[in-house]
Amino acid sequence: MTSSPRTVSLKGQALLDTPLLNKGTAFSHEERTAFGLHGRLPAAIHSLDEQVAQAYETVKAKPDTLSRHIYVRSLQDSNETLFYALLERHLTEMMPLVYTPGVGQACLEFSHIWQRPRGLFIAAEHKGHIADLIASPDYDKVKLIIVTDGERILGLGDLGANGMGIPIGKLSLYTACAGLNPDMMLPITLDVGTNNETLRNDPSYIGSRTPRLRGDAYSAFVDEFITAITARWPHLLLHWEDFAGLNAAPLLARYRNQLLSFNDDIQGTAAIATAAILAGVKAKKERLSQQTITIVGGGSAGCGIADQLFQAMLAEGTSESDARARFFMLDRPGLLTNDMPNLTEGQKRFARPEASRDGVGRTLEDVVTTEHPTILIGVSGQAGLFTQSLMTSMSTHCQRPLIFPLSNPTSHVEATPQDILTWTNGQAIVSTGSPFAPVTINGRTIAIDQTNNSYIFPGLGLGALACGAQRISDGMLMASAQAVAELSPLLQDGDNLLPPLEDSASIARTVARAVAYHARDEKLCPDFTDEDFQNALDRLSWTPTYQDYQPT
Ligand SMILES: NC(=O)c1ccc[n+]([C@@H]2O[C@H](COP(=O)([O-])OP(=O)(O)OC[C@H]3O[C@@H](n4cnc5c(N)ncnc54)[C@H](O)[C@@H]3O)[C@@H](O)[C@H]2O)c1
Ligand SMILES: O=C(O)C[C@H](O)C(=O)O
Ligand SMILES: [Mn+2]
Repeated sequence: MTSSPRTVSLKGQALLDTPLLNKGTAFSHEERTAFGLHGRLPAAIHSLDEQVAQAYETVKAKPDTLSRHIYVRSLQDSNETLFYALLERHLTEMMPLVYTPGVGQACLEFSHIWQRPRGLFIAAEHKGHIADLIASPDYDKVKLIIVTDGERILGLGDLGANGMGIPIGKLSLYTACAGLNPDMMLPITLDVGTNNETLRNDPSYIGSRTPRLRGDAYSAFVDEFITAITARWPHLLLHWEDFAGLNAAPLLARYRNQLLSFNDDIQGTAAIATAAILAGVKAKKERLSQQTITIVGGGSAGCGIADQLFQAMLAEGTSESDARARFFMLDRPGLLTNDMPNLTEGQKRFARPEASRDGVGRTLEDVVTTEHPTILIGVSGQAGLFTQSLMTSMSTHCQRPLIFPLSNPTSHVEATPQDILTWTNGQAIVSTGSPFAPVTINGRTIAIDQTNNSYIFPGLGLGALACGAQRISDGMLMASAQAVAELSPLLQDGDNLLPPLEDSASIARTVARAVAYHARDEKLCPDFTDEDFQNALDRLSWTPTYQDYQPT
């Protein structure tokens, strides 16, 4: 309990129904009297610790991930202090429920498990009125929005309005990992229809049953959304999430210089992949520019990762042409070559100069056996692409290959760590996007690192908001990657590429500092002193503890 009581105007049921104020059975006798809660609550008075212990027991007693997810989400919708206290005290166990992979299952079932509204669904039919939807004083404190249009939810494809689970889950990590106050966050789904026929034919589906808006109609809708939110909240941070490849990079390019915003699938993913790779390469006492990098899946994540690794090679002093030559990017047609039609802008930057065979490029097997990559990254969303023969080939040509099947959720991973380590006889340094159990190989037990953008975005957001950045630059993202790379246990004789998730709070602070100080160097924010920065962090921060309340 803090010393100065908080003044609260709500009373009775309205207070119990406000998740950021509700304490459930933790309201004291005096508070029950002052706020008209006697009788509305059972007699017992519990501490937060007791509530967390009870909630933890309840989670553990649930039979499966989906029911656990539903339970913890119901805590979030009834008592956010308790929800975050549970998350922070049991982060490693709770993250796979509120985030990947549990959130993937929740999105698949979102319409069926939907109970209580959270965030905003801005539908195509709201065109012309988006400003009205956000005008309410309920939204006065908003500083951070995650927006999706639900078209590429993890590797699960077009889930329409069901994709709302993702902004809700990711925002909860801004609090659980970076300590940002949840009262400033708003999850938004742009419900522009869905091309998922199964959803459109499901009577329970909560979204619009129209085909997706495309082309000019889509652009005009997003444009109205951006105009409305920048007018309402001029200092907002907008986090783009899980847009399909055809929209993700163009939207980022269109808006990144108009407002403080980043695309997590492109930029957050690139930063954590770069961090893990820089750490792995340094631990091998090699240079990034000596590596041969194969990326399978030339979409948002694949192109983002290639761009950032390319920048990191230039920073080592390598020429542009030498750096480009280190990359082999594959997509559905095989190895991407610049004679292929319909390459995206991101793919064109990494397409190889050789000729394809009538638009068909070399296979992944061919690239691995002839080019001898030292790093293999899977961001294709396709389970099973990394086969036994491919893995054996990787470890034949490289003593310690970095093999990163980063596709989410677990069911879409290119190969499991157990298989990769078995097939490479323990030689590979494996890292996945989803959480996996440790693997024992040759008598050695290896914890599997999670190269997931959740190492980056909480601290990136905290740092950008704390320094009042106007934009998120490539330099700020590189600073975040370097900051995480420097925390690598592998560089201090540990076994892992990345620090443990339990260290999320200090990782987020380290990333925030690196990002903000880089923004200051680039003059992308007002000048600040160390003390100013610390004060700004404190103003944004929140801890899940109960304050005493007094009525107005
Ligand atoms: N670990 C992380 O932090 C992280 C971050 C972002 C994305 N991801 C995962 O990466 C995957 C891709 O995400 P994205 O945003 O890049 O999606 P995307 O749709 O933009 O890109 C996926 C690309 O893979 C290609 N592809 C599909 N099948 C292929 C095949 N058989 N061979 C080669 N390429 C193939 C597609 O054509 C597409 O270009 C998803 O599963 C997502 O969950 C992980
Ligand atoms: O959501 C995640 O776990 C990471 C990433 O943003 C993804 O889309 O897979
Ligand atoms: Mn994502």
